[in-house]
Amino acid sequence: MSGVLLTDTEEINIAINSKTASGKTSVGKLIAEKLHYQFIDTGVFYRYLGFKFQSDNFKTNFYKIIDHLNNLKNENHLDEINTTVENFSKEEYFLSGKKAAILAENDKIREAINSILHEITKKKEFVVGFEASTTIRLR
Ligand SMILES: Nc1ncnc2c1ncn2[C@@H]1O[C@H](COP(=O)(O)OP(=O)(O)OP(=O)(O)O)[C@@H](O)[C@H]1O
Ligand SMILES: Nc1ccn([C@H]2C[C@H](O)[C@@H](COP(=O)(O)O)O2)c(=O)n1
Repeated sequence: MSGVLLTDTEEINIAINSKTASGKTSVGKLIAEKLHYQFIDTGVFYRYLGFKFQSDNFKTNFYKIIDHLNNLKNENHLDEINTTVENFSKEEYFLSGKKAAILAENDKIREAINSILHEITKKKEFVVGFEASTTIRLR
């Protein structure tokens, strides 16, 4: 990893992009702590959604899911999402991941999640961990 020099006045976001289980969260949290930035693990959005809509038929409830996502475009929901996912049992974590992988294949859902991330990170000073295949450009 190459070094980044930040001055006190610079306001940026830092994106970490790599494969599943490669250490994005571990490294991202360390960087965030050091810089007093906030860490966002993008996987939690997919897992939260997978958990929330686990028993729903994906096709028939598509607009319900998108509506739900549109209501999350606010930093205030980040804690709620993180806490929900942090408190998953092992079984919930496993099941949410399975459903998350299905949701993540849908372009509209990915767009909606990316748009939430754009909105939240407008304020800057976030470290964001992305799955290698779904990296987006942060503003
Ligand atoms: N430098 C390291 N050496 C050994 N193990 C590590 C290291 N960094 C992280 N790990 C371990 O690897 C696993 C995956 O790490 P982490 O959750 O940080 O990766 P991730 O890329 O965020 O994963 P995911 O894509 O599933 O969100 C964890 O169990 C973590 O403790
Ligand atoms: N930016 C992202 C983050 C996650 N996903 C998918 C990949 C997994 O199937 C699921 C859960 O992610 P994890 O918590 O294991 O990082 O969500 C994605 O497509 N794009």
